[in-house]
Amino acid sequence: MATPNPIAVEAVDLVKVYGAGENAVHALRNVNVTFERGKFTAIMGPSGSGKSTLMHTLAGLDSATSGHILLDGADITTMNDKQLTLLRRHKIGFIFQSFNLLPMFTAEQNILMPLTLAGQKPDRKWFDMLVDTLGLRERLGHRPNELSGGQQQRVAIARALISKPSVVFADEPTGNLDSVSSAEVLSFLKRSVKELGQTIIMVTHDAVAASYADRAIVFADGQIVADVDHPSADQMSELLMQERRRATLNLAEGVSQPPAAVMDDGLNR
Ligand SMILES: Nc1ncnc2c1ncn2[C@@H]1O[C@H](COP(=O)(O)OP(=O)(O)OP(=O)(O)O)[C@@H](O)[C@H]1O
Repeated sequence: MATPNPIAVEAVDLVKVYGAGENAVHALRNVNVTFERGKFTAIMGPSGSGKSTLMHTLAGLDSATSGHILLDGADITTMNDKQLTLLRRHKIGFIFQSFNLLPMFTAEQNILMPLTLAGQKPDRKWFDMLVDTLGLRERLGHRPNELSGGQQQRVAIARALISKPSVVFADEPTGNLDSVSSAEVLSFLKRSVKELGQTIIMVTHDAVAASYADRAIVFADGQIVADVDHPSADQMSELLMQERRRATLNLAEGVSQPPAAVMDDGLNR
């Protein structure tokens, strides 16, 4: 069997500009970043810094203005809509803040939905493992409105993992959860990376959530300004406060000052 590519996702000189002329918004400014397979990465940064744009372009949900995105070594910026739909179906799992479960279907049907849409049979052992690990066995026959927020998000996680995707993108997965449910969800995401070799890229505003990741990237004004291994919550809070202060200052002064360079310890100076 061929050895899988050690890089799950890579962005090369990635640029995204919304609009044109005076109204142009430079959401991504020449971003270069690689995401290793089997790692949990958090993406943080002030509001409007480009986190969602990065995630949406990496996942092929939004097109890049220029640059390249390699997913499992294949350049998705050259793919047509049909190829992108297939790529998303087979290689990418999504977890959203608002769970995005289908209300008329049971938890089991929701979990199996990606396979149902692809006309594929589930790997029953994998399904059972996910359901048991996520503590959903007793809830499989319930519809989303009969489940707590934490349970709904655990169903969404099982749905994201059921097709064994190359990468899972999680957009504020704990944004609608209380601290206990958040800790459960984050612990499971961490376990799925450690024990199942999953690759996860998570956008979060929460420094505690980022501390569950192996690596945290901080975004400011469409650029990566810090890249931290084994982030702690305190370290990420400090970095975020620093970037918020800089963004507020720039706004007050009306300047477009580039973010400071990244130092080895992840802190800007
Ligand atoms: N469809 C769009 N049209 C025009 N501008 C957009 C569009 N989507 C995003 N932007 C702009 O691009 C920049 C980056 O937005 P993005 O949503 O990626 O930031 P973010 O870091 O995810 O913010 P938040 O934390 O508030 O979700 C912002 O200035 C935003 O206003």
